[in-house]
Amino acid sequence: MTKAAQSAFVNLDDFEKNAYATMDRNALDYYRSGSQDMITVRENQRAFDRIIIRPRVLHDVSHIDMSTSVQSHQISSPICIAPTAMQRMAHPDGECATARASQRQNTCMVLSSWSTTSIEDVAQSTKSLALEQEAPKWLQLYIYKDREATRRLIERAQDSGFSAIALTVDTPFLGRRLADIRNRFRLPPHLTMANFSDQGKSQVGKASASSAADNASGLAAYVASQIDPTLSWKHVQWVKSVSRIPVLVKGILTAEDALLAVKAGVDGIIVSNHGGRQMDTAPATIDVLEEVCRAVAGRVEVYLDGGVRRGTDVFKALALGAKAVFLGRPALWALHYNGEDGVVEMLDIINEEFRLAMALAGCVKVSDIKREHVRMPAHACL
Ligand SMILES: Cc1cc2nc3c(=O)[nH]c(=O)nc-3n(C[C@H](O)[C@H](O)[C@H](O)COP(=O)(O)O)c2cc1C
Ligand SMILES: CC(C)CC(=O)C(=O)O
Repeated sequence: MTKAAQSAFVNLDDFEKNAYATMDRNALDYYRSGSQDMITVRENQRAFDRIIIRPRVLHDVSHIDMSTSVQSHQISSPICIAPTAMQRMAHPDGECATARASQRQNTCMVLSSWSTTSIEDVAQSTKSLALEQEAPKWLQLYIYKDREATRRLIERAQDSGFSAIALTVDTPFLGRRLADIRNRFRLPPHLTMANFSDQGKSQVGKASASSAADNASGLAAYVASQIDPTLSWKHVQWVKSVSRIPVLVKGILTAEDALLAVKAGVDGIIVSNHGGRQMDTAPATIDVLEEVCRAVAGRVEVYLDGGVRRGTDVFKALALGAKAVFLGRPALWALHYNGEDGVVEMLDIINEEFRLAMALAGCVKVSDIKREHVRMPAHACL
């Protein structure tokens, strides 16, 4: 039983506290960790706190419309779900529960290619929910050493109705996550990297005899064996050339790379530092969002993830140019708490916070949220 006796959770921290008290150590440490000293993990949230909202008053805010679109798909609010690997460690229903919750909330979910449920099963899981429209599902992709396997993933996503590919570009090697190294992280034996038949089980589950100095979490070894560190921008163009659906890049933190991404022809950019799990002391995403948006100048949609925990964080990200935000860990904590319903409850809370933030700032629709609604701190950096 992972659900706490009292279920009156009032903010996203409550889901996290519940997970800290109830989750198995191997999974909890994997989910919560950032790389090295976790400076960027902390900074992702703190940077939001330093930004001031400049509320406007005496607008009629009796009706608030939070709806928006991502890649031309209408969604009910700009709060979406980021890809996180191996969700069945959090709850037996794993990625299917997250997909169903996203469908119920009519928001976008990005499925990790390293999921513990296959692309096809996740697609199937939302079919029985009779709603007016299917909420968008995107597939997060790494470019694997095995290019044919990479191409097959794209085809499977397209065939299953996924509507975009989010290509992660910040993981040529896995960041050094100290807790996973200490724990010798292993995927529990009953789970597999479901998009790769039983290959994932054998490799991530494999006990490693090497020392902590080798970053010997089972995952780091698995990533090193699968991901191609020679990747460059020409490979982004290759993904574009084999995909019939939009291709976004996830993991951009500078204006320079944003310009290269636009030049490579991507359809969208996710400003992300991988939840502080890759380059420690990389900047908080909210601190570089404006730089990226200025460089992109409206040519493609820009999204943000990292440290979004409050409706006011969502408001700030939109004011600084994001079309939508994505939540990573909060969905895992909510999934662990109560599966599909837990994720719905978590999304309800942050959506209500966002609705209130809009109202108290004098905005009735998301396009009313403007740069003038926020004041950045003097030094928006670490
Ligand atoms: C446990 C965990 C697993 C993740 N797995 C993936 C993944 O498979 N692919 C990916 O591109 N990003 C992955 N991420 C990064 C998230 O997509 C996202 O960038 C990050 O979690 C956002 O920060 P937040 O957790 O503070 O919301 C993972 C993050 C976590 C916490
Ligand atoms: C399988 C992992 C590489 C997934 C991931 O991106 C992460 O743990 O941050």
